[in-house]
Amino acid sequence: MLGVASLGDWLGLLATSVFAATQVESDAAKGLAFGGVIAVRLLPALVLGPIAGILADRFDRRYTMVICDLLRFVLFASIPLVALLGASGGVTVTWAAVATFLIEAVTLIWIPAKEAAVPNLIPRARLEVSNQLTLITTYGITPVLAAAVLAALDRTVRGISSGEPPAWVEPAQLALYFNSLSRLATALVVFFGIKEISGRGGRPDGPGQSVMKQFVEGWRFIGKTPLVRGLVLGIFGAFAGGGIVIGTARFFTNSLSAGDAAFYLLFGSIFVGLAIGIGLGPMVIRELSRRRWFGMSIVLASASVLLLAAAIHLSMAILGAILVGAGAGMAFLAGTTLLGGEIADEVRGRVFAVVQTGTRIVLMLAISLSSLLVGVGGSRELRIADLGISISSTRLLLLAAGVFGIFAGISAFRQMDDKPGVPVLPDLWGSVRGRPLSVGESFARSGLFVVFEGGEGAGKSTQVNRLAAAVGEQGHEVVVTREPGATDIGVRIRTLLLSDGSGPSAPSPRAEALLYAADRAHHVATVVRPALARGAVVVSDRYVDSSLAYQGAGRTLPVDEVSWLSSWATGGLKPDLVVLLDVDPAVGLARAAGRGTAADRLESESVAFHERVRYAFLDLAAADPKRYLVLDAALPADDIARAVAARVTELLAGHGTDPGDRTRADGETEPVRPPKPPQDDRMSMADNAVEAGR
Ligand SMILES: Nc1ncnc2c1ncn2[C@@H]1O[C@H](COP(=O)(O)OP(=O)(O)OP(=O)(O)O)[C@@H](O)[C@H]1O
Ligand SMILES: Cc1cn([C@H]2C[C@H](O)[C@@H](COP(=O)(O)O)O2)c(=O)[nH]c1=O
Repeated sequence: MLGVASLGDWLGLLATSVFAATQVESDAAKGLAFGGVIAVRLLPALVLGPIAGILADRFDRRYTMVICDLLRFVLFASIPLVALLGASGGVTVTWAAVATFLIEAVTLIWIPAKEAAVPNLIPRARLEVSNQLTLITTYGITPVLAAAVLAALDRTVRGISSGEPPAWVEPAQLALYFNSLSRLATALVVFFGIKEISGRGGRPDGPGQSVMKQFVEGWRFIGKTPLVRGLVLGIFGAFAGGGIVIGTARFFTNSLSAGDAAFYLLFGSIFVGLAIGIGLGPMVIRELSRRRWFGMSIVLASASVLLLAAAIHLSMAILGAILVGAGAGMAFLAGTTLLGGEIADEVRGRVFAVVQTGTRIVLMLAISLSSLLVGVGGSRELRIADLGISISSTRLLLLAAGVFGIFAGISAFRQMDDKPGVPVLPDLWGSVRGRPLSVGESFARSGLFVVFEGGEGAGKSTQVNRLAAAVGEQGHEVVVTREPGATDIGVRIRTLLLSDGSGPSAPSPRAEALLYAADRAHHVATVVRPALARGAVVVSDRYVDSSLAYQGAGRTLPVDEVSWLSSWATGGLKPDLVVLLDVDPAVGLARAAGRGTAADRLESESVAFHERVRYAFLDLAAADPKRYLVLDAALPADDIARAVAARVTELLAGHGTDPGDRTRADGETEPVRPPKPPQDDRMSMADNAVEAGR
């Protein structure tokens, strides 16, 4: 229904402007009448914007919408009726302007009421799809359809009446009647069919509060809430950039030595981009945080304005215009969805009102000022040799708009980011592939986390115990642990993983990866994190790298997926030091066999499997040399122990881990010193993904 009404509105805007222009004779008067109607349509935003939001938050939104639509029904119908009743051209144009002003004023009240009501009617998960449909219908399909319908009406009517049609069947008048009736229909549907719009639970800011207080509170809310501030800033920035592109488009096509057709092509390209952004954007970015998407889209749109500014050929300019549209469309979709989904019902109307008023004003100012500026400065341009590039004021203005937009996008991103610390591009890439990165769990960590990694029989258990003894002698609490099997649940998982023989009883590679991840999740949550939070030195026999090497390289599962799984399991906890004992598989397996116990399921894998595991460990270490200590496992155990102890002692000193602060292993507490500032251990999934990839 709203789609039909939107078609009616576009028809109305075009028809009113055309209608006003046809009522006067001279070209200048026609231009003035046409432009005047559009200007009048935008002006009320200045006056009524602030009040509209308060009405939307103060009164029953259904009644507000119905009354507004009934008023619009009457006003639209009145425009052609005045002419039919025999009023002069001047009176008719004046009434068209007055009625348009009133229609716009009423629309300004209707929109925040409707926008604020929609999120209450649609489940949050469906809000984006609903906004997608609304935006595509309102800005994509209906303006084009409106122009086409108007043209078709004109042809048909002139065809039927073979010449000048009677006044009452003038296409512009028919379109106005259609617009009028579409508003009546909307009023009836909202009144009788969508009673839920009234059903808001509680209105704390309702009539009990003064209008002025509501007004002030609305602005205070916008100013003080980073999400809303970021959204408003970003949307205004995007509209300013868009306005400058529109305002300079004609001069810009001149600077490309392209004609009027190129101007329309560029204009159309922006709309094609809008449709692509709104229609396909969510499909491409999938699980990306909508807050991040919003900021990134503004940056994309603005960077594309820079591309436009630098365009030396029409094809480049068209690409730039499509990208500007795509970025703006995605920002608009993300912005409206965030506004609808994340802002409380009682202030939503005011926020929507500020956005709609602000965007109109920003757009109007940007279009008029930019066209004025390029008009004044257009004559000054610098041509660069034979390249066909002219550095005109148009390009400089586009450049400024692009740079300004990028700043607005980055600033909006910073204010709204819900994944601080998670690197942007890997997050975007991960989301596109369906695996967004998540924010690491934060906890106060004052201990040290040391992990031993390596192939079978490398001597890890031997060295874990040697290190534990050395660190314990220095008076630190040491927690010796391992994967898999450090907890009760872990012991059961270990049995499932290692004891069950081959064939159908053995876990499949993915099940194996999940079982190791499950063991790790429980281990980290119940053993490692609490120990680190206490300030203990945690020494673990194997951790995440074993999964990357064995399940990733060994079983040839995608390493980044295994990495993502482990990062999810650990909440992003990374070791401070990984000691890699590098061993030739033949040597290591022989040592393990020398222990006299039967080979477990993984030890029984082929030498080629263990070779892949070995080189995966070495690759991981090479990618992050600062965090790894790689030692030749063929060295005597004492030499290895000395090298490890030296590195850990160094780390403990640099880490500020002082035995005096620790709770002792026997449970007695040493005298308490002022606590150290907690170390923020937040880490994104990306860190591990990067680790894995290196
Ligand atoms: N540096 C070394 N040189 C020679 N032998 C060693 C060395 N370190 C350990 N060993 C011996 O190798 C065997 C395997 O050692 P250990 O159990 O410590 O290895 P691991 O890496 O923990 O093995 P797994 O991966 O199977 O758990 C043991 O018999 C141990 O005494
Ligand atoms: C943590 C982890 C381990 N594995 C493998 C590596 C070994 O073959 C066994 C563990 O035995 P160990 O005697 O305790 O070293 O499990 C793995 O494949 N993936 C992992 O994440």
